[in-house]
Amino acid sequence: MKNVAVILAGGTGKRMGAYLPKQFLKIAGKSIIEHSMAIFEKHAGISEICVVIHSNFVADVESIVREAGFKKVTKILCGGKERSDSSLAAIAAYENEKNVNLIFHDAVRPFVSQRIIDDVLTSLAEGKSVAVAIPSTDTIFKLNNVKCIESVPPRDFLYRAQTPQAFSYEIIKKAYDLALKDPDFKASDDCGVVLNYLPNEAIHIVEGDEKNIKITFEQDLATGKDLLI
Ligand SMILES: Nc1ccn([C@@H]2O[C@H](COP(=O)(O)OP(=O)(O)OP(=O)(O)O)[C@@H](O)[C@H]2O)c(=O)n1
Ligand SMILES: C[C@](O)(CO)[C@H](O)COP(=O)(O)O
Repeated sequence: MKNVAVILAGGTGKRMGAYLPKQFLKIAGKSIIEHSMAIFEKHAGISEICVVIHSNFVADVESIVREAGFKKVTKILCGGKERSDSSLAAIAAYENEKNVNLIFHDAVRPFVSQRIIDDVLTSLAEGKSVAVAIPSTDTIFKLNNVKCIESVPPRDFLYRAQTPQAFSYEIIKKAYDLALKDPDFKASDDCGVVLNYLPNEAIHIVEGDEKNIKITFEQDLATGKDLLI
């Protein structure tokens, strides 16, 4: 099986509000996207890396690949407006290949560990769909449409989603094919697409890590620097 890491980097970083998309901001002298790519480049179980990026930044990714000497990056694709459009670009690019697993990872989670990738690949090798998550340490409120508490779900079953999220090509392709027929389709991650459109496909959880943060707001950059010390 070919394990392809799909580095989703097609966003513009509105919540960060920086002068360029947050994946190009630097932590400890290296861009966030370079940190993320380096982790998958290093893992022996990853066969290749596909980067999805806004068309304005293809040349920037090419130069990172060249300067860092990454050998596994085989595709740099243009993403779309939503995260799911960027996932779809990667799915379309592997249409004609056989025996492929797609391992979707947010470019802005630059501290994913080799242990997490090991565990994801082990589950994939057992034929499972897999997501990375950590138990919620906060109680979570579900609100109603006037922003009052509707329910307080039992915390034992509440996990915070991280990435990678990984699937065999057949599963993720089938889920997105069905999603595209739904006029109300909207998704904040790839697991939601599989869950909604292939409800019989179990998605197994690999334990994530508190360090596997998503750089979203400006203060996350300082947290990121601390994590590298
Ligand atoms: N159209 C999009 C939107 C998001 N992403 C990627 O998905 C990951 C998680 O998204 P998020 O943190 O929301 O990034 P942005 O969309 O850039 O941020 P914001 O929502 O604040 O604009 C990021 O690596 C981002 O680049 C993507 O590939 N294509
Ligand atoms: C995929 C994800 O990182 C899991 O927590 C998250 O859903 C991405 O959401 P965003 O709004 O695109 O940052």
